[in-house]
Amino acid sequence: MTNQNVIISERRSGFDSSVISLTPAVSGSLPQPGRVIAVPAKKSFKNIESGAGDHAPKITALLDSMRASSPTPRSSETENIKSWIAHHPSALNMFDEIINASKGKQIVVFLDYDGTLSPIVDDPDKAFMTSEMREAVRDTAKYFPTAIVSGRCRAKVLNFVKLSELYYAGSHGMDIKAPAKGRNYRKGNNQALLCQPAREFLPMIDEVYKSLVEKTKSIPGAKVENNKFCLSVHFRRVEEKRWTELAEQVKSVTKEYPRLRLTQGRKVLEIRPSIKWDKGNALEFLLESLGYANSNDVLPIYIGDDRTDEDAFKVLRNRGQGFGILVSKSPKETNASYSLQEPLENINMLVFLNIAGYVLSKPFGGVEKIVLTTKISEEIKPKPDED
Ligand SMILES: O=P(O)(O)OC[C@H]1O[C@H](O[C@H]2O[C@H](CO)[C@@H](O)[C@H](O)[C@H]2O)[C@H](O)[C@@H](O)[C@@H]1O
Repeated sequence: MTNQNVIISERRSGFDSSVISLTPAVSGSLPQPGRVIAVPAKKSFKNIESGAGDHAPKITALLDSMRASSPTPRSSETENIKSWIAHHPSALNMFDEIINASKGKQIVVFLDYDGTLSPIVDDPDKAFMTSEMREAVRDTAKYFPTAIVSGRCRAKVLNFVKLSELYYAGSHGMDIKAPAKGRNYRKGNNQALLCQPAREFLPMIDEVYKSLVEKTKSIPGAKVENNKFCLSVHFRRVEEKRWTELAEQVKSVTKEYPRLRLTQGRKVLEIRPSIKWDKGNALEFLLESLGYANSNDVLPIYIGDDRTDEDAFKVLRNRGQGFGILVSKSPKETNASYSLQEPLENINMLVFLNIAGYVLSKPFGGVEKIVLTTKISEEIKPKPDED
């Protein structure tokens, strides 16, 4: 069992160090000395990414990709996990570094929804977040601008999160409601900005949604979700022997629409406009709308679990700014700097950030050091790959 404390010492205040004990959510992860990263075959992490029309992937490629999202775990993965963690240490163990990097900067927090704020469940309509998580997010937004960036449609994710003080980017960033604080927007009124770069695709997406519902209705467990500017075809509850049929049905529809592209998430096929706009663009748009375009005074922290979050991690890496944090139990190719094992750990991460936010906001200021001490279970067991 993990025991985590946050020790906050305030030199300038002359106060004694205070120790705030937090109930541990789950065990942390031990950073190991550097080794060569060994991640599962590249294919497992590949986005299908080709257009849905002429350049559409073959059914076999689509199936390979669907199967790769639930590989059989091997015991030899222990070493891989350890070396992966050495390169992507638990964000909970890197708290000092994060706080040091934030000196003189505004932290802005970006959070994915499914698999990050809520656990992955069989029924997408029941992916509720816990009240503890909601509380942690609410507190985060008190100290730092906080945005949710999700593949779901904006209204649906707002309905799950239920916090009106946050900013929301739905449909993988293609539907953003943001504040108009940036230089380019200040002259206007105080209304929120709406960014919907794929607006012209709405009728097409509706048409494809209807066709997909029709074509997949005979496959038990298949579910088509309308996320406004994109669609999700879920196969988590479809028997594997019927995946070929499902992939064929999806292809039979999407091949008629060369302006759409097919990608894959966690046991889900996603259909979206093939415009150059993703969660990375959403992150940049939100930073700009908050008044931090090309600014060095900002420290974005993006926490996500899915392939689509990699676009945002990549933006942070290219900007050389902030931290991408991947929520994953197993090694994955990633552009994130740090990792968290599951949404439960994310609660602790947000709580730690909130304590830092609280202390930094005090008029006496001057936090000398925030030390996170984490006792970690000795053994890192291989865990089944995520799907
Ligand atoms: O960007 P996100 O907020 O992570 O959204 C990505 C997709 O998440 C949802 O699907 C995933 O979560 C479901 C509930 O746990 C799970 O049943 C499904 O297998 C996962 O793929 C959502 O339903 C999709 O529409 C989003 O695109």
